[in-house]
Amino acid sequence: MPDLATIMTAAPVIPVLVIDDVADAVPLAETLVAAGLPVLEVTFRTAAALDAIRAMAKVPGAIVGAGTVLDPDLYTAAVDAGASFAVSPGLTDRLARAAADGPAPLLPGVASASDIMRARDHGFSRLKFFPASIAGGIPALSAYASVFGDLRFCPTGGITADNAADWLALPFVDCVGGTWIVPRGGARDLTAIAERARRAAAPIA
Ligand SMILES: O=C(O)C(=O)C[C@H](O)[C@H](O)COP(=O)(O)O
Repeated sequence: MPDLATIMTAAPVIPVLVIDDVADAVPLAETLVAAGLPVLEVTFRTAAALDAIRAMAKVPGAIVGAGTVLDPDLYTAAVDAGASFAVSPGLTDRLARAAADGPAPLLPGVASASDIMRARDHGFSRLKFFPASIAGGIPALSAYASVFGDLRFCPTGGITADNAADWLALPFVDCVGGTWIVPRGGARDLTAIAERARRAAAPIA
């Protein structure tokens, strides 16, 4: 299983996916991989999520993770379905222990200095900054990075095609996550998805 360093540097953007119909999963994954975004986060916000992870994990080139992993049960379900990594909006001691014992790396969410210190205590050095735009935006993350110089971040929440490059220009940011590549309800518009994905995958202008 790839480690978080590999996952977070495989592409500049991790599309955050909310999949309502499992039939959309494979065409979506194939489209995103072909457009240059191989790392995909399928959120546990719909009933289709587990089956979608199972199906997408078999798409050649795709590195499929589970998002909205709130507790050890969801972590285990994600791993059993074939997820290569897990993403959580925050961190609990139970979830940290489950990930430490499990095969798939966890990218936990942090929004404050204390969150970051707790995650560091648990041994995490790669963190999701969430919700990035309202937890203080670039000024807040820059302040945290000046104190926690050993950490790497994936800002998520409020990232868009218009501001992704600003975040990606930060030296402590490996990648960003967001739903803008595949807006909910738009999973079948593969032409538009491919276009947004290609732009997101391109090096910073
Ligand atoms: O489901 C999770 O685990 C989350 O943490 C939430 C997502 O990362 C954000 O919802 C992405 O937000 P937008 O790109 O602003 O739509």
